[in-house]
Amino acid sequence: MNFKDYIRDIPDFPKPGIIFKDITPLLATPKVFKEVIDTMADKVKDSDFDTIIVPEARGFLFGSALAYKLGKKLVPVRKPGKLPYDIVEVSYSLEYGETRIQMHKDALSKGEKVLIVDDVLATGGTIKAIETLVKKLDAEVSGILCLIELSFLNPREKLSNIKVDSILIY
Ligand SMILES: O=P(O)(O)OC[C@H]1O[C@H](OP(=O)(O)OP(=O)(O)O)[C@H](O)[C@@H]1O
Ligand SMILES: Nc1ncnc2[nH]cnc12
Repeated sequence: MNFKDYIRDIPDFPKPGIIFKDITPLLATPKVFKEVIDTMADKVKDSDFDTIIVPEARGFLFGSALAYKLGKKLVPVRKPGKLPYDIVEVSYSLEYGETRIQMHKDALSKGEKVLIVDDVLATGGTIKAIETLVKKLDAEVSGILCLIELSFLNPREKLSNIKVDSILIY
């Protein structure tokens, strides 16, 4: 099964010059979505982590399925104004804009080992920002797992000290 057949390129979305990787065909094909989650689970089967941490919104789709499959704790990282309790926050830039993300201040314990899961690794800004949030709570990023890596944007340059696994590299 070629997962890339279920990812649609949308040119010039949301800005001219960006080729958007649309994962909705993959999500709409249960056999493929299941195999993607199974493949992601297999990639991290020997990794040492307690918790999966996921950015809103598309990260939730893959990270929650994976947390269910692996029986791991799940922590959401959200866009501003969504979390009800006390937060830690960081600002960062995306391939197509500037934003902030937030996490509950009691979401992680000191020394907790965390796997960051997302759909797309583009500039690496989102995952770098999550790393900053994890460090603010004295926890530790033990790895990064993404479905899609846009290697031409060189995200690994930002994440050089962390193990990165991607299922599909463009
Ligand atoms: O590596 P980066 O350059 O940081 O880009 C990757 C991030 O961009 C997308 O999220 P987006 O913020 O567009 O939000 P969404 O999931 O709500 O669509 C994607 O789901 C990743 O989280
Ligand atoms: N090119 C892209 N396609 C889909 N999601 C993205 N997130 C950041 N860049 C992206």
